Amino acid sequence: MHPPDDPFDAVLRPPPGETPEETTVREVREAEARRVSAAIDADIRAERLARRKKRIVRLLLLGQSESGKSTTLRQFQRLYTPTAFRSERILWRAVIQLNIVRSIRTILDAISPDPTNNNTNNTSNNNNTSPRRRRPSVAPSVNMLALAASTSSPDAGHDYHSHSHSPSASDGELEIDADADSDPESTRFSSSPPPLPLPLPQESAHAALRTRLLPLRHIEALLIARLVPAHEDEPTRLDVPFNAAGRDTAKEIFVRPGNRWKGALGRGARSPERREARDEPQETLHACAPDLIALWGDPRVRDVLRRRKIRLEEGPGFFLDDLERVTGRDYLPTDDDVLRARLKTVGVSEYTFEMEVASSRETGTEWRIVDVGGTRYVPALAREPVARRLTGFGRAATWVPFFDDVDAIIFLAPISGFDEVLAEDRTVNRLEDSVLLWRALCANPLLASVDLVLFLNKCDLLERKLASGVKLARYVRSYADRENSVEAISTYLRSKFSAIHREYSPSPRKFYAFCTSVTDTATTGGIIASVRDMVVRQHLKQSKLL
Ligand SMILES: Nc1nc2c(ncn2[C@@H]2O[C@H](COP(=O)(O)OP(=O)(O)OP(=O)(O)O)[C@@H](O)[C@H]2O)c(=O)[nH]1
Ligand SMILES: [Mg+2]
Repeated sequence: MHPPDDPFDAVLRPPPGETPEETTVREVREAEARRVSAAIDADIRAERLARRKKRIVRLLLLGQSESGKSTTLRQFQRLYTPTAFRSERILWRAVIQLNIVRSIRTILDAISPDPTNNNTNNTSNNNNTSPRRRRPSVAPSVNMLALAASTSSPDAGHDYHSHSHSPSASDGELEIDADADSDPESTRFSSSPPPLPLPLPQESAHAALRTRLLPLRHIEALLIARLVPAHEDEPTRLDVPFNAAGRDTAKEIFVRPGNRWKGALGRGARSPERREARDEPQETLHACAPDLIALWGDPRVRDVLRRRKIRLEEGPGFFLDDLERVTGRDYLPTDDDVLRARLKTVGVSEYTFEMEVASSRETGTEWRIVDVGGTRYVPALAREPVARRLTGFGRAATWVPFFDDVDAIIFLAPISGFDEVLAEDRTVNRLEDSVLLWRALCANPLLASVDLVLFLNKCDLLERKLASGVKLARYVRSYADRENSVEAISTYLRSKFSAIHREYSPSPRKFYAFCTSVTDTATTGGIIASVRDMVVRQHLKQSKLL
């Protein structure tokens, strides 16, 4: 019996004067409708259950440009999808070719007797040969991590760098000396280069060599056309110089977004025609190999580089010690080569995979690793809402989903950069920038419940640097007279990063820190496995809470 005011009453009531036959037909129809409805409900329940069962683990990689995010992603790929990683190695050859050509150009520019050539080099290999460094005049640039805007202070963006000069730094603060380069003896932020020109003793021999290396210009232009987009000075994309008919095409494949470029390029690279096709850059490098080896092996060239404070071997994409091997006609990049190649990420790239070899509890787990290019923080957007600052371009809808619902964040701080400046802003010290980004990340309320994993990265380069006599205390005043060793420095920096984490996190959460050299396969495998376990544990815990 329906209450008199039931709005459904009139609708559901049998029509007046319904015959017994009509009643039967109506009841059959209603029963069928109920059956269909119940079936739909069951489908929805099953779908929900399946979604819950299909575990999706999301990991976000953050840090300044060149900190090693994409390299860490490649380590995940190498370890957990080895078949795909192996089959894609050939695709990296073009990147390595351009890395080599760029290094050679840096050398040729440096030894050029023509003063106009000496300042043309703008590669990131040369970050410590910057013009005289000024105090940072803008907030720590680096990527969309400048998230402190989401704190209540409208001036949060201006607060970033003040700490390094504050008279009393708090526990987590590092006193980084922005003027450490002012010492004329310093070999670090070498201000202006030595007086020009700087001719080599055997200038004519080098002039002949330079002429013989002219074809490199052509292949540099070729590779740039394929790999370097307009307004960039680093490779960020690959071309597919092949189509099904075996003719060259000009199809561009960007590294962003996602991973599809590899699929398209891979199909070309793996086809029989592609393997037989002549690779012009490789042929040219092969033909120039004796001169390249002679150039890099020339002690006078090394001397000029040293005097100009150009340390190619500490920069990204360095292959000059392997010239004989990498200029071989049939050169196929090794795992290590792929990890050492430099390909800048533009935008956000998400890599989705299932572990090729997974433990039973992880079977069916989908991993999504998001690699956020070290896109510069745009000061003009400092007071914009957080979503705009995340994007740098105001395309919140495209970007915000990447930050939503992550299980953990790996933050990379390249600690060997304590005496270097950012390639994209030579007024900003790399370590200082990392510290400020870390602080912004810790303080961000949107990510307050996400566990943070810190990679104090590039420890191998740190070791090399310390061995060459560089002292951290010259750049980090608060380090004072502590021991100038990798162990002491990493312990010190870890405690500083940890203190910032404690001080700035909106609520307590876990903190994991590792000293890493993510290009090194031997040491990184174990660390990645620990991170993986930790992330899976955290994910399972969260799922149970849901
Ligand atoms: N020696 C050494 N080189 C490293 C290490 N980590 C990264 N690199 C190299 O540094 C360069 C930059 O690394 P990427 O992984 O491309 O840096 P990224 O953080 O992705 O940079 P963006 O894409 O610009 O944001 C690459 O050539 C790497 O091979 C390290 O621990 N040691
Ligand atoms: Mg990258």
